[in-house]
Amino acid sequence: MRGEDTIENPKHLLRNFLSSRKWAYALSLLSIVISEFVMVQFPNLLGNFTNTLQTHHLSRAVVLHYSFLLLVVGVLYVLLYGFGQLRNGQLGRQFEYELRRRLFEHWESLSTAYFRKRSIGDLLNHALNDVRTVREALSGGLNILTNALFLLTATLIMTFRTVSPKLTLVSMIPLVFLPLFVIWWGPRIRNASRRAQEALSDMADLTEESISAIRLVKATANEHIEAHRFERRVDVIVRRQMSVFRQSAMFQSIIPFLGSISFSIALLYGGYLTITGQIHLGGFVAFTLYLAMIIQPLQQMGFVFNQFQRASASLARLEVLFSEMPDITNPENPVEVDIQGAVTVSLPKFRYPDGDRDALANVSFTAAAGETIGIVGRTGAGKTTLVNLLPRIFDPPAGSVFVDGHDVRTLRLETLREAIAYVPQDGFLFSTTIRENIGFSKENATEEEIIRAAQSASFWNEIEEFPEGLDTVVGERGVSLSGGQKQRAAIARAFLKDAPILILDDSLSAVDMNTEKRIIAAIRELRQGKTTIIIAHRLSAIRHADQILVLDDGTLLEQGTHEELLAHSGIYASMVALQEGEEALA
Ligand SMILES: Nc1ncnc2c1ncn2[C@@H]1O[C@H](COP(=O)(O)OP(=O)(O)OP(=O)(O)O)[C@@H](O)[C@H]1O
Repeated sequence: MRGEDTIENPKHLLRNFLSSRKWAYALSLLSIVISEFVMVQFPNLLGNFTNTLQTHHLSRAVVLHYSFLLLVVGVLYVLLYGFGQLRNGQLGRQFEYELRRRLFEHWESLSTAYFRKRSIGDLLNHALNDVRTVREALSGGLNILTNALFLLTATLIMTFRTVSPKLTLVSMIPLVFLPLFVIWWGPRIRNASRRAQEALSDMADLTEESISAIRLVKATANEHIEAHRFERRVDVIVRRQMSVFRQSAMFQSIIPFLGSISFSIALLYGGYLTITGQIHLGGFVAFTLYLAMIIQPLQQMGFVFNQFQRASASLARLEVLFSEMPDITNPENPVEVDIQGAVTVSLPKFRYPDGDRDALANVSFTAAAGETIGIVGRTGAGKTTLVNLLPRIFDPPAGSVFVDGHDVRTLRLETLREAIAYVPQDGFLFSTTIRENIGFSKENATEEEIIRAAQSASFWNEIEEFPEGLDTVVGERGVSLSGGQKQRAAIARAFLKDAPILILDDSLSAVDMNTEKRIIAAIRELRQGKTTIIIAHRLSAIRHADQILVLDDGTLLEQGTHEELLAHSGIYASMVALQEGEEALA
């Protein structure tokens, strides 16, 4: 499983990425450095030009010479800096893609219980905003930092060597305080940024929920309530983002402020040195140009430090996500079996990880391979819970659920799940074509197989009438299909898988009686020799089962065939009487 891979930590991932691309980075950073090296010749050239002007040796040839040199400086700068920036940008995008891919793989490895704890909006915000913040720091941030650091160092060296060491050192005194500001301010920006991202997650959550529930919201004319809830969350975001902007703006302005003090000192002291003849006028001109050149990198450095602080907050948030380990994993030494489909449950009790009471207690039954089991019971009786334990969607206690005599916890997860076709209660559809939705359960399924599955699910006639047929796009989560059509698409998907065990969790609730009859007939024919578990509220769907389990409040109250249970005159018999009465009335 991917969770065992130590690389699944965004900081490791970042380190590994940087080290695997070290030459690519070296090349792009080097081209930025060379571009700046070329650029710092600019003030020096102008300084020399001024000195030549002052000594009255200016000729046409000299003017042409300097103009040409300046042009070369400009062109080289653009080419080299452009290349470095482009490469860094590309590398940053590669990292962004890699980080998102890992995040997605990591989520896929986690169990259902995890997704009950985290909301979709929050997860999306991590995948979009946090990952983007890290990428921005990695590409743009790194460009600017390299640029600024080099420009600063090169300028200092140039002024130190070509103008005056004394003047350079004195002018730099205010910049010594820079690291102190970074240390003091950094955590504040990180904190504010984390809180702003949390508020964004919150809003993404509400947006996702409101859009998913748009039919309900509109049908109940509750738009104003939703709008009000949205406004309140946006207010929180704005407040928190304002705090980030405040902190960032103050932080960013401190650095140029220190630069301005340096500038004033330089002008004052440099002017004095020029007047007293200790440096040339050309040197002084070059020095002021150099200082003008470092004001921008200083401003940029403020921006980059800021960006790094935010990226660090986002990395920390991502780290929390990645640190979540899958709680349902493969056993160390899985039993290798070719699953036939016999199911045995001997469950003293089962409680959900976050549940405060047992969802199931004392449930035991055995189904030979090829049998059909019907499960009935009131809503909340534990029917879904029971069937969820088979494919280990939730983990049953050790020694309580067996397939072909093997504890499901000892089987390889992929082997177990490949042997089970499961139509969950909501029969989830992806926002793609009907063909892909049905074909999802079998890689490289042929058109004939898909059509046959749709026919068995009594869905083919309707698909044929759609203008696009199998290529009809079903909209997000199948919005453009009716409830019954969605259910039948999900059933067709399960038929196509043709697994040794089929579980239908109340999957016929939205189809009419006649369609139900046809689907049940298809199940009886297709599933001969294969185990089928049907949860149903309408008892006609399970009447034919080899064994019917009646659950109530998490316990198994009755068990037997339809005839046996009728003869027993218990809950099942009264449920049958009730439903038959309702049907007669209808
Ligand atoms: N993931 C979960 N975490 C905690 N409790 C849960 C979870 N899923 C279900 N429950 C609880 O377990 C009990 C049984 O729920 P279950 O969904 O199995 O009932 P059901 O018989 O399938 O009901 P229905 O016919 O309405 O689908 C309920 O009390 C429910 O609140």
